Amino acid sequence: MDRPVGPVDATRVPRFAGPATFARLPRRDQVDRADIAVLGVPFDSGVSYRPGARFGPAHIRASSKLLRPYNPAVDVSPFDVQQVVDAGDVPVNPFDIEHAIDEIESAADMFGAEGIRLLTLGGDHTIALPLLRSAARRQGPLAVVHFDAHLDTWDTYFGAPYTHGTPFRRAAEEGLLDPAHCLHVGTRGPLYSSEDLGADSVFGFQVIAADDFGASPLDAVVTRMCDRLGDGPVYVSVDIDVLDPAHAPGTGTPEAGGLSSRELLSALRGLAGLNLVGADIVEVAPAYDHAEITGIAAAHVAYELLCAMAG
Ligand SMILES: N=C(N)NCCCC(=O)O
Ligand SMILES: [Zn+2]
Ligand SMILES: [Zn+2]
Repeated sequence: MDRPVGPVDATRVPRFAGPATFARLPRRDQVDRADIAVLGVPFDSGVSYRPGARFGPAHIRASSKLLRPYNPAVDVSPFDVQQVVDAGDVPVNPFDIEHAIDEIESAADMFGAEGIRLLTLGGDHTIALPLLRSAARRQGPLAVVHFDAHLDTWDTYFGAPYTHGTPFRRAAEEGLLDPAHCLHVGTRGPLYSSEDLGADSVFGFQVIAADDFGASPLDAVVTRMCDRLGDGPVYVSVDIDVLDPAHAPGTGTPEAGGLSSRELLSALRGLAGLNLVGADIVEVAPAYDHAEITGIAAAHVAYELLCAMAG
């Protein structure tokens, strides 16, 4: 097999002159095969507070230009060992959430049918539901590791079942999750009621709270995470608001007391070796960002996920 086509070389073409793809990777139509596609889903009609995550994919791509091809933290060159491409954006309906969900599911199915794993850039957290549907259709019930300040297993908002606060409850109801192997990481902040956590555990989620970081050493957190996820297919969903607002101000529902970028990147490195079938990074809302702090964090999250998927 030919060697994968990697990013445009930043020592030959200045970063600010190169392509607008994620990490300056080739577009899907520029190569004849792909192992992993970075796919944008510019959808934010499911938000309960600040809008703007529809501009997340473009912002993360713009903030990814400085990534280099070798990751010394894990000794992996993610673009050498697998063909990673940028597959552009899914043109989702901003006025009809259920239609948008169907469009995202169909797009994900197209990649799945070709055996291409997805790293999806949102978009608000609503998009996780169709991505999970598509992944579960091929893989069966999924172990989900959900990095987020929020549970996102609430029932409805204003009677609406499909929102960014409800994707994992819908996924559980639809049998997409393996209830013995799901986990929230980084949860914190006020809930609606003391019953929220009880309902959440019924759907199969255990919790590693934000406060557990710092209370125990990071390797203990990683061990707990991997033990919970097990050997089956694992889907990774990263809501950027898992980070403290100091590390990710550009998001719609920020909560104080979150993870540092270093803690999150280290935890993601711990996922290498698991059977990672897909991942998303959601809730990047550039209007509230400053100096690309959130965009850069999200780009590095994406990069670590690509390295973990290479393992
Ligand atoms: N998925 C994110 N980012 N936020 C959900 C928060 C829902 C709420 O307003 O209670
Ligand atoms: Zn969140
Ligand atoms: Zn979320």
